[in-house]
Amino acid sequence: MNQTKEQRILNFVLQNAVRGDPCSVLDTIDKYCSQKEWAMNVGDEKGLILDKTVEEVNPSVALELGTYCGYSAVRIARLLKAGAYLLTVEFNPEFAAIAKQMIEFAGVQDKVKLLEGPSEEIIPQLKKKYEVDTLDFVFLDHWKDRYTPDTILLQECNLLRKGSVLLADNIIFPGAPEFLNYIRNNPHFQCTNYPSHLEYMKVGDAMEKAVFLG
Ligand SMILES: O=c1[nH]cnc2c(O)c(F)c(-c3ccc(F)cc3)c(-c3ccc(F)cc3)c12
Ligand SMILES: [Mg+2]
Repeated sequence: MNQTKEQRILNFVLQNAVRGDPCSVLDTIDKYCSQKEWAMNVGDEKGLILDKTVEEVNPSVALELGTYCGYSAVRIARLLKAGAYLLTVEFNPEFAAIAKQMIEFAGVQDKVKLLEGPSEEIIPQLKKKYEVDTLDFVFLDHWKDRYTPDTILLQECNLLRKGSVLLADNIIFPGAPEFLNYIRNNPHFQCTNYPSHLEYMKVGDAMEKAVFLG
């Protein structure tokens, strides 16, 4: 049966990256996706904005919406302090299976819990089923039409606390205008825009940081 692009990315990592070395996994994915097949990893340029935000927040509990092949899960997990962990949500079972192997190869599996299913079902389970109190950091990188409803759901489920930081990918391309309008006009959030480029392309994109004010 023909391999999927995501399987080809994973195989390239298994054959070319260093097991247990997250940076080597990230560099290898970036090399494959910039030279051979484009894929929707946050990438090396926007990845630096993600790194800086994670280092600034230094979260104990982080949530990622949209795992895909696990690139940003590895990117985030490699920066987490001892005892801190990332919950990452992926609704596509094929992507989740690839990401699980990617996360294990990178050696960050002890810091990452991969939850398979739609975000709108998983978010309401975080407190009781996954024993989350509040989230220190949330990376929104799933489907742009879910950014606003999931942000509302996070608030309704009391998962945000004063100072919780949201970071959203693809604000310009493909764009999330409805989310931008919601979050920038919401007095409970303090927003900052970080212009950048679409992963592996010269096309403009941006990330939006939103700090929950309580
Ligand atoms: O869906 C996404 N989730 C998270 N991150 C994404 C991302 O970082 C992207 F760059 C793209 C993207 C942008 C431009 C393009 F041409 C293709 C894909 C998508 C995306 C957008 C529309 C789709 F129909 C499919 C994928 C996503
Ligand atoms: Mg993205």
